[in-house]
Amino acid sequence: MESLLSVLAYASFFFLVLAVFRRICRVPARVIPQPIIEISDAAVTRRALVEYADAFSNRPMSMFRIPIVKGHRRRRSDNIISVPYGPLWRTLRCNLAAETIHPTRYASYVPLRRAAIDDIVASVQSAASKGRAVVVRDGLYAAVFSMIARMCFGEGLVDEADVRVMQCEFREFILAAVESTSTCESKLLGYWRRRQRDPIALRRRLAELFLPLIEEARRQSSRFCDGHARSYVDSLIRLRVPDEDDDNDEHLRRALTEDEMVSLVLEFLGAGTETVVACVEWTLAHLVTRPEIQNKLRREAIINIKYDGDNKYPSESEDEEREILHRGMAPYLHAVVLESLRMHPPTPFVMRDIRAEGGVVRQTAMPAGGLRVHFVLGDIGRDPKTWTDPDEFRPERFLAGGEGEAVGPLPGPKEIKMMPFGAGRRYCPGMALGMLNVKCLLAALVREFEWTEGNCGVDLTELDGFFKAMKKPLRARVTPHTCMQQM
Ligand code: HEM
Repeated sequence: MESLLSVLAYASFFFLVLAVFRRICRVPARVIPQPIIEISDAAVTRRALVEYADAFSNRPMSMFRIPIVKGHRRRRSDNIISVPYGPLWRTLRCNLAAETIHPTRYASYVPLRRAAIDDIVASVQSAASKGRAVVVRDGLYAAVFSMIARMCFGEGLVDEADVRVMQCEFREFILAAVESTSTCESKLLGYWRRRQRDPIALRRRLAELFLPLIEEARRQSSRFCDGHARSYVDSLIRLRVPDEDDDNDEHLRRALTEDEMVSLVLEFLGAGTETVVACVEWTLAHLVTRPEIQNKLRREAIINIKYDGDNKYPSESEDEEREILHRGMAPYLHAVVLESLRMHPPTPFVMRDIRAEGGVVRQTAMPAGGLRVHFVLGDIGRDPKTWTDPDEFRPERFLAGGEGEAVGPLPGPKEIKMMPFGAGRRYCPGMALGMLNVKCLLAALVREFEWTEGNCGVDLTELDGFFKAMKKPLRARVTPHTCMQQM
């Protein structure tokens, strides 16, 4: 009898702890597994994301919804990617688009981009001068991360040492997040890896790095009354967002929580760095094996893109950057980047979470726990119904007279032929900035160096994860170009 009582006591204690844990972490009492369907057909994708936009405007919940910054446990920690479609999403997205990545801000980022280009060129030069094969990814990552971190926090707020520490922790965090969602390995290996790199612990460490910087930005922001946010974090500090779903009452607007700030900063660093690095690396991987494309690109980079007096990088004028961004000034560069994005979209799929009111979307019954849909971007870009020889790297298809002449980075209203930046209401707001960064880095790298395979070999296998990077980092032989050689 006594042992029965003690078992009952233990059981009640266990359920009490579980209930408290669920309440604190807001874990739903019963998690219904969500079926996932994958869609690779462009016409079906367009119907879903454009015609049925109301049902296809939410993503699955963030894996980091549980707030972890002390003192704010009961608040959510959504960012733009994870927040449900509605007033809060609209406010966060408008803030990013208008305050930080709007083309009118590009001129102020020119010195940052220039510094990033200097860094990557110096790092490639140093490896090449030792006669070694160059592994471009690490230097590229460091240069792009540094640029994006300064856009995020403001130039004066973070120094070189801060950026380096942040970058190391951030990379660990991304690897941990990828490992924790990987489905390709055994359960035991997955468990062991998760023990090695715990994404929640790493996220907490990143929060500890970010929050003092955000606090410092808050202190400094009171001294600047010119009405312009100087960095993304400045804009987040000033932002007032609708509480929950009520957008109508201005008085109900609130400041962002620390958790939300951390989530938004992580999103900005990840979206701005991982995608650009992956795209530049994939493009170089093709250029290494296709000298004729590389030479054509180099010629255009030298002749068409105006450079500074020291004959180095694209001139500082905002107008010229805009021209590089669009087709006019550098059509071949534009075609090369589109071809790379068609074949290797850095984000493998676009995700949507379908939870229909009443369980029905356009007469189709949905499962009780909702449905997760993955639109596979790589398959859509390589659809043989749309593209001839889809597995061949052929930038010419995007030039005048080619089958992709009218195709841009975003799908047109009538059909989808590729969608590396997504489609529908949740398409990527950073498209223009991402394209600009990729183009400026590529133009500088082919202008400064000649890239060959040597005996390194190029392996085009893709890595499974949030971002579709090359599984084996690109190694290439690199020879500096002098201006005399180039002309
Ligand atoms: C080559 C560069 C980039 C690529 C290929 C890319 C790709 C994508 C894709 C595929 C999506 C999902 C779209 C959808 O669900 O329909 C997305 C969303 C997003 N991207 Fe990008 N991206 C890039 C650069 C950037 C940059 C530079 C930023 C900002 C600094 C950014 C911020 C975002 C945000 C905030 C979202 C979520 C939008 C929403 O839910 O409303 N991206 N991106």
